[in-house]
Amino acid sequence: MNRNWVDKEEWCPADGFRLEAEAMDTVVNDKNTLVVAGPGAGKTELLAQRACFLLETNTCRYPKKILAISFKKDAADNLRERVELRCGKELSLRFESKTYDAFAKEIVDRFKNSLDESYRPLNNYKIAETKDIKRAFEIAGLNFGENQTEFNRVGNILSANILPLSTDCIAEIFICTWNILLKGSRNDNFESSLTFEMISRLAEYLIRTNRYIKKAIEMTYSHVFLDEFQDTTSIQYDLVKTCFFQTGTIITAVGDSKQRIMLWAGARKSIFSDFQNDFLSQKRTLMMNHRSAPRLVEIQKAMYNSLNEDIIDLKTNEKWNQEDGEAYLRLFEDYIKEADVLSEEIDSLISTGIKINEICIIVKQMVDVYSQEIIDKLAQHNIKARNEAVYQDLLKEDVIKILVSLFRLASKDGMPDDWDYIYDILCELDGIDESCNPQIIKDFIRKVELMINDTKKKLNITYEEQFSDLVDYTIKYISYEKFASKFQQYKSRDYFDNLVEQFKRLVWIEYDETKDWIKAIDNFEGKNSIPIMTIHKSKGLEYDTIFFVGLEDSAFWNFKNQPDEDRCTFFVALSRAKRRIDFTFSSNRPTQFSSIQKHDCINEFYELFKDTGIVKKIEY
Ligand SMILES: Nc1ncnc2c1ncn2[C@@H]1O[C@H](COP(=O)(O)OP(=O)(O)OP(=O)(O)O)[C@@H](O)[C@H]1O
Repeated sequence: MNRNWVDKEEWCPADGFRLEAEAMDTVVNDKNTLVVAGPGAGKTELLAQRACFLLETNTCRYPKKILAISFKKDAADNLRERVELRCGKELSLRFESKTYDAFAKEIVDRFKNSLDESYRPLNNYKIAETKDIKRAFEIAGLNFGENQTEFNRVGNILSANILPLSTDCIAEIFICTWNILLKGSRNDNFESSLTFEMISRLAEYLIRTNRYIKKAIEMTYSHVFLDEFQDTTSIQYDLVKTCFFQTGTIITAVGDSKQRIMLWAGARKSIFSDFQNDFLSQKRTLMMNHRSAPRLVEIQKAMYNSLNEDIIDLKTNEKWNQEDGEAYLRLFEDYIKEADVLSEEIDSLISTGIKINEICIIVKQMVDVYSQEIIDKLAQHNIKARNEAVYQDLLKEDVIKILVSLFRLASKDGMPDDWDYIYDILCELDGIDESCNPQIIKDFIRKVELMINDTKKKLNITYEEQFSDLVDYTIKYISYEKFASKFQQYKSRDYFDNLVEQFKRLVWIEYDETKDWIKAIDNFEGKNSIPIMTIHKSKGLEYDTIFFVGLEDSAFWNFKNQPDEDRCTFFVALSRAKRRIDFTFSSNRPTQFSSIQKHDCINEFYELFKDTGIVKKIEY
């Protein structure tokens, strides 16, 4: 590659970002590093800047690549987009950002023929759903009936061991179930179905037993990033360790033990020390909180003790004044009054210029129970709020992003970002690149323009069925097969069709209401509504103002059994706010447990508020 690489000594962070000393050292050094830092410290930004450094200075030597592994697709996409923004499209082609699941699946799909026959998945295996796992156990001779708790307990054992399985370490029934899932059972009309945990175990086994594949991975990736490292499970860590232990690949892991909220899903408690010992990594601690205003950071700091963390002298970003940051605890007799007050507060925030999607309503769980009344009251103020559960994952899907951009282009002229995106992605799907004959590229652009113009003409419609046909037309134009060959997850036609159906239904609802395609698409994307979500879904996100609804015992119903995890969960919610956070309590709220609410079990949060002297208590 002919390129002028930047001198290492001359490199400075992209886009004018200033990094604290420990962050800068992590960006430029070439040692295995564990970065431990609190919320808003800029862990994700640090990874993006490190990618720029490695690529721009050719420290990640061409043609080697950087592999970034995240838990969720949106986190992986965000990081990829940030790197592209910081160091441009060309260099970021050597930055691969994917989820653990995708990484493991790609290894298995590519190299499965090297597995011995007994562990070789069938070519057409599908991703197992809960019902498939239950059914496989049933065929093996274990029926759970309605006992979900027992199924969860037993199900967790299925992939707890590395392969090959033997009766010395695991009961026969699990080996039998593995085999049924792996190979299917023709007699029982059961298709081969693998869980991602099984796929990860297979990938690990493959690499452990085939040094050529291990070498190929090492040769491909000179650097690896591990995001949200505190939530890594043992299965994921085993895979990472087998791939990169005692290789030349350098790992940068970033995480925060105070945000460890996935223990229930198998996060490995000892992950930080295991990594430090196994990879002889150095540890770096960051002292900044770039996100939150100083007074909110004071409240976060007050929690360090109960989170078993040493109190550190956190610094805030210089954009804030020391007196910035507001926090309220609002106590209500009932949830109707709560909804009245919150809708008025939100209305007044918007009237002061805060953007609607800079406000977020967070609940511990069961979004509808805690927020329906507020949604109704907000509607009376002409403010939309919606449960993001349906939308959050849907909007991150590639097929949905493509449809959104196509329909926006068809609805309005001059949308350069959408055009760039559609052009790039359709080129990729069609195998067109700059090496193609210019006439082919010209014809291709013309074809895309015609399709968009055609869609534009057909947008004058009255019935849902017509819209459905139009969406089908665009999918047909691109062709399902191209989607399926580019995006692993769309190999399942049912999965793909289901996404498209959701797009049709949800966009049509918005169009039916607004009779304006641009508004309909914007609404579908959530640009004009307040997002409502659980704490778990809010991880990694940030908003100007957070309304945490229902700081009550029944929301934290398992606090007695898992106080540490629930404290971390509470801390995640607390640390999403940039400038303001409001907590509410309502003595009366019909939940699945009771309508009388208390805060005896979680009273330590109330004590914490009192001790800081920052949280203003208001009784209604
Ligand atoms: N060096 C910096 N200077 C100014 N702003 C920064 C810097 N690093 C990050 N930020 C900003 O601070 C906010 C938090 O950054 P980021 O999301 O990277 O933090 P994080 O440590 O990953 O947070 P969390 O663990 O809470 O999800 C973002 O708005 C980001 O743009």
